[in-house]
Amino acid sequence: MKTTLPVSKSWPAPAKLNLFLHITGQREDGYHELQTLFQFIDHCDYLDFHITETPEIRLHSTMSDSVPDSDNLILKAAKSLKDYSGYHGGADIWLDKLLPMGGGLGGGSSDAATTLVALNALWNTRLPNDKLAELGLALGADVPVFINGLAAFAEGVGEKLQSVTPPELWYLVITPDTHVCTRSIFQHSDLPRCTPKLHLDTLMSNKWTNDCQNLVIKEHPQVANALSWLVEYAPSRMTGTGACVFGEFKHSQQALDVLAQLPADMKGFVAKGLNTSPLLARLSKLD
Ligand SMILES: C[C@@](CO)(OP(=O)(O)O)[C@H](O)COP(=O)(O)OP(=O)(O)OC[C@H]1O[C@@H](n2ccc(N)nc2=O)[C@H](O)[C@@H]1O
Ligand SMILES: Nc1ncnc2c1ncn2[C@@H]1O[C@H](COP(=O)(O)OP(=O)(O)O)[C@@H](O)[C@H]1O
Repeated sequence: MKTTLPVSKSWPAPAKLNLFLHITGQREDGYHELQTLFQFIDHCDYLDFHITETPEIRLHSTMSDSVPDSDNLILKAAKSLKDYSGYHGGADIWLDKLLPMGGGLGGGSSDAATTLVALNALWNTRLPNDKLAELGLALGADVPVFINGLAAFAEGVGEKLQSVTPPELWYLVITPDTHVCTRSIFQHSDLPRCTPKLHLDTLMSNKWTNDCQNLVIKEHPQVANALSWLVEYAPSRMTGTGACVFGEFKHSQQALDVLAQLPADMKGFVAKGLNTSPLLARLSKLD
C-alpha cells in the first residue's frame, strides 16, 4: 500500500535589506561589481511542499496572475535541483506571497532559495550548501545569501559572502507604489560605478549609503517623497535598486509610532533586522 507524505508546512522566505550598496566596478560581461551588506528582516513569504512520486512540479499561488509560472523563480529553482540531482519524483508547492514584488526586498530570490533548501531536505538529495548556492546564483545574484542564511558582507555580484553581525535594529519600510527597473538603473550613464572598495574591518565605522539612490530619486518621485518624509524621523535610505526605503530605529515602539503617522498616500510596515534567517530554524525542525 502506498503511503502519502504529509504536507511540509510554513517554510519561511524572508525579505532582505541592503544596509548599504556600493558599485565598485563593471565586469567585461556588463554586470556590475558590488559591495553590499545584506541583513534579513522578519517579514516573509511562506511556502508549503508536498512531495510526490510522480515527476511533475506544480505551483499553487495567486502570483500566476502577475508572473507566468514559466518565469516563476520557485519553479525554476525546483527544476534546477531536480535536473542536477536526477531526483525521480516531483512536488506540489503552495506559496503565500506576502512580500511586495520588485521593490528591492529580494522576495523572488528568497522564494527560490527556500525552495532549493526545502526540497533538498524533503527529496533527500543532500547537496551541500555550496552547490545549492551555485544553482541559486544562476537564478539571481541574491539567491546565495538567502541559502546561506546569515547576514553577510557581499562582493562580486553578491555571491562572495562573509558573515557579519550588524546591529539587529527595527526598520520602518516604506513600499512606494512604483516599479524600478533594475536593468535600466544599471545601464544608466549617471550611475556611479567606481566607489572605492571598503575593507571588512572598516564596514561598521563607514557611513552606509546606496549608490543607486540618487538616480532612482530623480526618476521616481514616489521614492523621493518617501525618503524625504522618513529622513525627518530616522537615518533612512533605499534597499537594492529600490523602490523600497527604510528608516532605522533602536526600539520597535519608535518605528511603530512613526508608522502611525505615515501619510495616507504611503504604505509601509515595521520589521526587525535578523542576522540569522528563519529558514535555518525551519530546516532544523524538519517535518
Ligand atoms: C543590486 C541588487 C542588490 O540586492 O538589487 P535588487 O534586485 O535587490 O534590487 C541585486 O543584486 C540585483 O540582482 P538580481 O536581482 O539578480 O539582478 P537582475 O534582476 O537579474 O538584474 C537585471 C539586470 O541588471 C543588471 N545588473 C544586475 C546586477 C548586477 N550586479 N549588475 C548588473 O549590471 C544586468 O543588466 C541584469 O541583466
Ligand atoms: N516567486 C517570485 N516572487 C517574486 N518575484 C518573482 C518570483 N518569481 C519571479 N519573480 C520576478 O522577479 C522580479 C523581482 O522580484 P523581487 O525579488 O520581489 O524583487 P527585487 O529583485 O527588486 O528584490 C519580479 O518583478 C518578478 O517578475
